[in-house]
Amino acid sequence: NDQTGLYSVFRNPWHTPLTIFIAVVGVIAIVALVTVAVLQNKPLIPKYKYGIVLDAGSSHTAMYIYEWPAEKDNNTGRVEQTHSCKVKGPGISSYASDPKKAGQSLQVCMKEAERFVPSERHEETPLYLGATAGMRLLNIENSTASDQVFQAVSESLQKSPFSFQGARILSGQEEGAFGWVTVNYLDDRLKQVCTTGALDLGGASTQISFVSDAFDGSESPNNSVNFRLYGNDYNLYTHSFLCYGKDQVLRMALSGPGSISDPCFHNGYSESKNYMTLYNSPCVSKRKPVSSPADFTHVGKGNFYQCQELVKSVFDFTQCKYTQCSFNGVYQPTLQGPFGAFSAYYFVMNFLNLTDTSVPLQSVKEALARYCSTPWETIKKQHPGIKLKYLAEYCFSGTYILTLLTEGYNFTSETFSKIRFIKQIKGSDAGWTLGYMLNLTNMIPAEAPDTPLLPHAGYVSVITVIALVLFLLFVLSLRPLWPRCSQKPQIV
Ligand SMILES: Nc1ccn([C@@H]2O[C@H](COP(=O)(O)OP(=O)(O)OP(=O)(O)O)[C@@H](O)[C@H]2O)c(=O)n1
Ligand SMILES: [Ca+2]
Repeated sequence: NDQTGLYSVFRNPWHTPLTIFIAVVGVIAIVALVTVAVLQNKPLIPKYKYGIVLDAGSSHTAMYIYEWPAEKDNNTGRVEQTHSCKVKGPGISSYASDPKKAGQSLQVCMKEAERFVPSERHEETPLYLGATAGMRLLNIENSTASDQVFQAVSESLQKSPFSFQGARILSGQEEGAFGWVTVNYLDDRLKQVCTTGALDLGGASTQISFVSDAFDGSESPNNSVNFRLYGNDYNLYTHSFLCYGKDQVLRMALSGPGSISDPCFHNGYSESKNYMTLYNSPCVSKRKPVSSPADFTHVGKGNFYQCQELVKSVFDFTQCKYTQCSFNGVYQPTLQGPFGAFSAYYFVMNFLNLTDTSVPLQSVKEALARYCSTPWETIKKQHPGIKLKYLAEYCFSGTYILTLLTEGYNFTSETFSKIRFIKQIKGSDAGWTLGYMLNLTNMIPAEAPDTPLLPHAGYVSVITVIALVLFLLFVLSLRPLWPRCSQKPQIV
C-alpha cells in the first residue's frame, strides 16, 4: 500500500524525478548519438576522385577509368572501375612502322574519358599507360622503333586534359604482381592471410603469381616480390613467361615440324598463310627454316590428343637446376590456395563453356576433344557471330590452356578445381591495371588504416540499441509493469 514508492511511479508518471531523468537522458543520448553518426557518416552526395590506366597489350589496348570517394583519401576508400574503353585496332607494338598511328589510335577512348570524368576533376586525374609483352618483344627486336612508338603515344596523351604520368613498359614481374594485387584487393583478401593466386594469359606472355608458405624467395630471388599491405607482409612468387601468350605459342606450334597438317585446327580448315608474318617475332625467329617457301597452306585435322602433343613440344621439361620447376628451367614452389584465371584464360574457356571447374578435369579434356574433332563447317554454322580469326583458334587455345596449367604449372585434377575463370570481380576487370594504379597512387597503405572505433554499421546499430533501450525504459516508466490494479491490493 505504499502510496509514494514504486506504485506512485506508475500511477502518475510525470510528477516523479525518475521518469523525467530517464526522459532527459534518453533525449540527450539519442541527439548525441545521432549527431556523431551523422558526422561520421558520408556526405549525402559523395564526391569522387578518378584515375585512368591504359593497358597497351600485344593484341589490343584497353582504357580503364577508376573512381573512389574523395574524402576517403585515408586509403580505406574502395577504388572501383567505373568505365572501360577498348581501343580500335591492334596493340601499339603493331604500329612500329608508323608510330604516329599508335598515338592517334588512343584518341577516341581519351575523348570518351573526358566525357566520363567530371571536367572539374580533369587536371587532377592521373593518367598512366603501361605496355606489356608486345612492346617487350618490339624493344628486343628494334628498340628505336619501340622508343618512337612511346614518343608518339606520350605526345598524344599529353594533349589530354588529364595529369599524364608517363608511358612505359612494365616488367613481367610487375605485370604478374599487380595482377595479384588487383585480384586480392577486389576480393577483399588483403586484410586476410589467405590470398588468391593470379593467372594471366595474354597474346604474347603469361603470368603466374601466388603466395606459397614453402617460398621465401631464397631459392630464386628473381621470382620473389615482397609487399607490406594493410599491415600484412606478403612474399609473392611470380613469373612471367615471355613468348608464352597464346598468339606467340601458336606461332611456335606452327613453326614446328609437320605443322602444315595441324591437329589443333578443325577438320576442313584450310588457309594459306605467309611464313613472313609467322616468323616476324623474336619468339620464333630462331625456328625459322633456312629456306622456306613464302606461303604455306595451313590445313586442320582436328585431334585434341595430337594437338596436346604438339603444344607440349613448345615446353622444355628437361632442365631444372632448382628443387622443382614449372617449365623451361623456371623455379616454381608448390601451388597453394585458390586461383583467379583472367584475360585470355577467361575469353577462351568462356567461349568453350568450360569455366565450371567443379567439373572433373578429365571431363573438361573430353569436352575439348569433342569440340576439336568437330568439322570446321559445323563450327562456323554453330558460331555465326564470332570473328573467324578467333573462332579458328579456340581448339588450339583451349588445348594450350589445359596443357599450360597441367603440364606447365603442375595443376592436378584436385588443384584445377580451385581455379576460377574470371573476367571481373565486383564490376572491375581482373588484370594488372588496378593494382598498378593503387601502387602508384599509394592507395594501399603498408599499415592497417585506423578504422573508426566501430565500423559505421556497428556504430549505427549501437546507437539504435541504446536509443531503443532508453526509449523502452521511458515508455515503461510511463506504464506499470503489471496491470494497474483497479482496487487496493487484497492482502491475503
Ligand atoms: N574476346 C576475346 C578477346 C581476346 N581474345 C584473344 O585473347 C588474346 C589476347 O588476350 P589479352 O589479354 O587481350 O592479351 P594482351 O593483353 O593483348 O597481350 P599481352 O598481355 O601478352 O600483352 C588474343 O589472342 C585474342 O585473340 C579472344 O580470344 N577473345
Ligand atoms: Ca594483357
